Amino acid sequence: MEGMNGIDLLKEIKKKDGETEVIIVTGYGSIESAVEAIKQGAFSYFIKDHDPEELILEIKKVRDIFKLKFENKTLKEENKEKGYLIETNSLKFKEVLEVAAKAAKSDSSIFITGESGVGKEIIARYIHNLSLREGKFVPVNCQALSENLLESELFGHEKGSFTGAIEKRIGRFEEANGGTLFLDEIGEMPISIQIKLLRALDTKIIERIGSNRPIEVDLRFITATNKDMQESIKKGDFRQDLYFRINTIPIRIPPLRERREDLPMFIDFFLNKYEKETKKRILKVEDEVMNFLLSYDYPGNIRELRNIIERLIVLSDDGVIRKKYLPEYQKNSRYSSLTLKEYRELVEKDYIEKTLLEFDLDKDLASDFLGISKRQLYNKISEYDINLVK
Ligand SMILES: Nc1ncnc2c1ncn2[C@@H]1O[C@H](COP(=O)(O)OP(=O)(O)OP(=O)(O)O)[C@@H](O)[C@H]1O
Repeated sequence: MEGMNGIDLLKEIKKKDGETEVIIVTGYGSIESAVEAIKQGAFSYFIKDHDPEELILEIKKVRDIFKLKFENKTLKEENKEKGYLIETNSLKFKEVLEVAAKAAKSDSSIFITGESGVGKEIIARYIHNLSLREGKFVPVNCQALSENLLESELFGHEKGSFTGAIEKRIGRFEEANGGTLFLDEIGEMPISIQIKLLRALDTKIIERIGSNRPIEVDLRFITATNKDMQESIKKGDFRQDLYFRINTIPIRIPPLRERREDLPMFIDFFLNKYEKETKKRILKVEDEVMNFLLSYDYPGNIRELRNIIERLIVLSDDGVIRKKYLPEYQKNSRYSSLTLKEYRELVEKDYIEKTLLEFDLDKDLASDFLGISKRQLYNKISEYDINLVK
């Protein structure tokens, strides 16, 4: 080459576009120059008199990596469009994403733990999307249904199998065939269903209620809980054998207060989301509000952050997010150390303020809405020292 050597050219290319991969092809190889090329960011190094097949293999590798990178990027963008943010600056959460990505490629059962609102279902969906399983992602909340309903929800039933079974019903196991079944709040599952679930996990066969016909299912199981399972097992509320079966790959999602690095990104994300949804334009967030958002402990995790921002945007009317719209009990981030009475008062004060704001400080409408007399409302306003101005 004239004017520039290969290494310099490599540096120039990398400077212009860091994503371009470079394979150095050279007539004479020395270990030092190979090491230097790799140090400067070359993908690999090929010596001209080696078998050209090697070079083709290297090019294929680059192609595969690009494909993967592209898939990952589109997946992240798709998630964003759907309203999820799967990016992170936190080492702890990076680890979660790495384990999730590796686990996605297997069919092993995954057990997600973490406080309420940390995004357990969102990670479960992320794993399903990465798994490229062709079937659906089917979520079931084991707490929301009574024992009988949950059983028929999961396994389905034949017409007439019990009073109320007017029609045949396909259960969630069958619906998720070929895909992922996500059982949320698994710690709340009644023992009788735990036994059936264990059998289904072991045999990959289910039967609808009221039928003996075995139905084969091909499923990936993801389960989640915010309960202490060791405690439930000790108390006899959860079967240990089932616990071992579902816990092949455990993933613990850290609470938001353990990944504060991500707060600015999430705040930005939800501000954008609710600006779009409410068609409001936010021009300014008061410093005190931003300081609060960045320092609060979020016992309700991402769900709580989302709700706070939604509320702030709904209540703001001139493009400014003001401190007065922050709820009292959230201003006090140590509210978990309050007595029940103190907590009740804070929540009551907050609710009265919110209602007054929603009715433009009209006390007739607000007291009607709250179901108290206007006089009682005035008493509360003075008791709680509520000073709202239009
Ligand atoms: N990564 C995220 N991006 C955007 N929103 C999120 C994210 N994680 C959580 N949320 C918000 O928080 C809410 C709660 O998330 P999710 O239902 O996944 O939590 P969970 O851990 O399963 O909670 P629970 O234990 O109460 O069921 C979601 O509906 C969503 O609005």
